[in-house]
Parts: sequence; structure tokens; C-alpha cells
Amino acid sequence: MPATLFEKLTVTLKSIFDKLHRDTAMPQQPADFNSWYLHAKLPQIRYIALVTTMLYLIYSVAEYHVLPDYHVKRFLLHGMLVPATMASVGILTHFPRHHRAMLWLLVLAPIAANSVNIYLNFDAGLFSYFSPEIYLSIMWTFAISGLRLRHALVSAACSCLVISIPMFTSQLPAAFVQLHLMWLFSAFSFGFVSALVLEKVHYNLYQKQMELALLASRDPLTQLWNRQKMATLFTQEKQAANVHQAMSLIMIDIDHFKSVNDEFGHEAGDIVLQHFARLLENNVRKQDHVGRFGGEEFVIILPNTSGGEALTVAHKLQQAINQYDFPTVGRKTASMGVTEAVHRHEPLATMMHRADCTLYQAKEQGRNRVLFADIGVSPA
Ligand SMILES: Nc1nc2c(ncn2[C@@H]2O[C@H](COP(=O)(O)OP(=O)(O)OP(=O)(O)O)[C@@H](O)[C@H]2O)c(=O)[nH]1
Repeated sequence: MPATLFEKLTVTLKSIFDKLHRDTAMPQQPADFNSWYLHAKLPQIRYIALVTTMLYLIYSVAEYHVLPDYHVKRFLLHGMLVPATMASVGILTHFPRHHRAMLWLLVLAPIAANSVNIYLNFDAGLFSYFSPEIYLSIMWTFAISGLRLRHALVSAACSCLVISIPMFTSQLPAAFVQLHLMWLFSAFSFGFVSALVLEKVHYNLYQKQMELALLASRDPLTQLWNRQKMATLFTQEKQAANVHQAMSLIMIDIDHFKSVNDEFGHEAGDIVLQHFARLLENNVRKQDHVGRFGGEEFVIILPNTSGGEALTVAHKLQQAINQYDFPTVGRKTASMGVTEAVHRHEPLATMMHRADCTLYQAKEQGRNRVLFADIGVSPA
């Protein structure tokens, strides 16, 4: 094979793989329980869809051998419609944009399978051979498919309607109908209870995971965002911003903080840090992100903010700090380095480095001052 063709093939395959990987990647923080649950269940839905497709194909072959009057419509419905629906479900798990369609198919597949079963077998004289598929499909819908309880409930209820209505007009022996309805009711009850319990367990798991995620992203002393979370927020803000939106950053360091610990003790120092954190939070906008980067060093990310605007915010903060009476220690000051992203894709590390150097200059120049990092232009 010529190298160029091979290269083209490799690039195409890689782009398909990248797309699949992007599409199936778990979001950093799912918006709500619905999307968390769906992402948690995707592998289950994918593999169950695959196994169900294969079993229906085998079932179709088995039918061919069991039934003397095997008809082509049996093959079309049982051997093709249901497996094709389940195979589509499996494929759609890879494409988040089509997850809604995937769920619809997953809800409809058991109803279709049960309708086909009734249509093909109800009057065929061998219904008792085929009725186990019905009970199994009700359990499958609730406990195996990966559907949420409410979706499974709709699907199973529709299946039960499709299955039960013909029973009341049938010529089947009354005892058989009674037993059949009994098994149907049992399958529904067991399935419903297992789906209910599963959903409760998943909800608890979701809550615990959210609690842990919150704990892992906060600085325990001040409850501000920690360094790792600030990096995530910075990336998210960059992705959400449009080409014309600026992004700025302020780095703040309390002046002579060591003397607080030395004079008043570590506990008094901790309280100062906590008050300082609240002071920062209360003097920035809701969309700004305040974090503690260790020690007495704080960082504020200001999305959609020019360097000039960030400088104004920093001066406002400086004034608030200067006027604040910290418990035990009284007045404190802080030095700040302000910077603006030089371009849309500038990483957090280089902005931090610039702000840090500027902060160092502010300290050198006597502390309690705000300096703007030189980025080649004056702050707008
Ligand atoms: N109470 C308390 N102190 C801390 C904490 N983290 C760091 N520190 C103290 O913060 C002090 C930082 O001191 P330095 O980095 O020398 O700076 P500074 O005294 O603030 O002086 P300048 O920054 O140069 O104005 C050290 O004494 C640390 O022990 C903390 O969580 N709680």
C-alpha cells in the first residue's frame, strides 16, 4: 500500500477515534443527576444492547428449528427488527448528541419485542413456548436495560398493556391466562422494586461523589477554591469566552504575615486568613473565581475583564483590606500583581508567572500596593 494512502487512513482512523473518545468522555462535573446517571449507565447500555442483539439473532435461528411453519415475516420481525433496534442503541451510546434518540429506542425496543411476540405467537397454538420472553423482557426493561426508573416504568407499562389486552379476548384456557397474568404481574413487581432500589443507590452514590468533588476542590481552611480547581475553572472560562473577551488575573499576598503568626500565634493567623478570604469574595463579582494557592497567597480569575477593569477591582480590594479590622491583629495590608491574558489561548501558568513577578516588585517597592504586569501595552 502506498505510504500516502496508509497515512491518510491512519489520520482518518485517528480522527474517528478522537471523536468517539471526545463524545464518550465523562463531563468533569455533570450538570445534574440525570446526566450523571446516563453517563454512569452508558457502558451497561452498550454491552447489554450488544448481548441482546446477539441473543435475538440466536433466538431467531432457534425459532427456525422449532417451528415447522417458519415464515419470512418471523425472520424480519424477530431476526431483524428487534436486533437492529438494539444494535442501533449500542451504536448511539457513542454519540452524546443522539442520546435522547438512544433512550427512546431503549424504551421502545421491549414494547416492540413484546408486540411482535403477541402478533406472531398469540394464536399460533404454541404461545406457552414463547411467553417466557415476555416475563424476561419486563425484568430486562427494569433491571438490565440501564433505563431510569421512570423510563422503564413507561416502557414496561406499555408492554403490559400490549400483552394483557389480547388475553381478555383470547380463546386460551382461563387457567393459562390467569397463570400468565400472575407471572406478568410478578415480573413487573420484581422488576419495579429492583429498579427503585438501584435508582436510590445510584442517587446516594451521586450525592457522595458530588460531596467528595466539592471537598477535593476547596481549601479546607478558607473554603476558597484550591489550585487544582482554579486551573479547571480557568480552562472552562477560556472555553466559554468568545474571541473578543479578555481575561484577567490578580495575585494577592498579605504583607508581613509571618509577624501575625509570630506575635499572635498560628490560630490567630488562621482566623486572619479566613476573614481575608471572605473579604476578597465579598468584593468581587459572582462570576469571578477566588482561590487560595497556599500560605497567604490568593488568586482571583476575572473572566470577561480587561486589564484596566481588573486594576480597578484590585484597587477596590486594596481599599477594603486597608479599612478592615481583622480579629486580634487589627489592620493588615496586602500587595497585588494584576495581569491580563496576552491572547485568548494563553495558559494559566504564564499569566501566574507574570502576576507573581509583578507581585514581587510590589513587595520590593514597599508593599501595600497594586502593580500591573507589563504586557507591552498599557491596561485598557
Ligand atoms: N496561620 C497560618 N499561617 C500560615 C499558613 N500558611 C502559611 N502560613 C505562614 O505564612 C507566613 C508567610 O511568611 P513569608 O512568606 O515569609 O512572608 P510574609 O511574612 O508575609 O512577608 P511578605 O510576604 O514578604 O510581606 C509563614 O510564617 C507561614 O508559616 C496557614 O495556613 N496558617
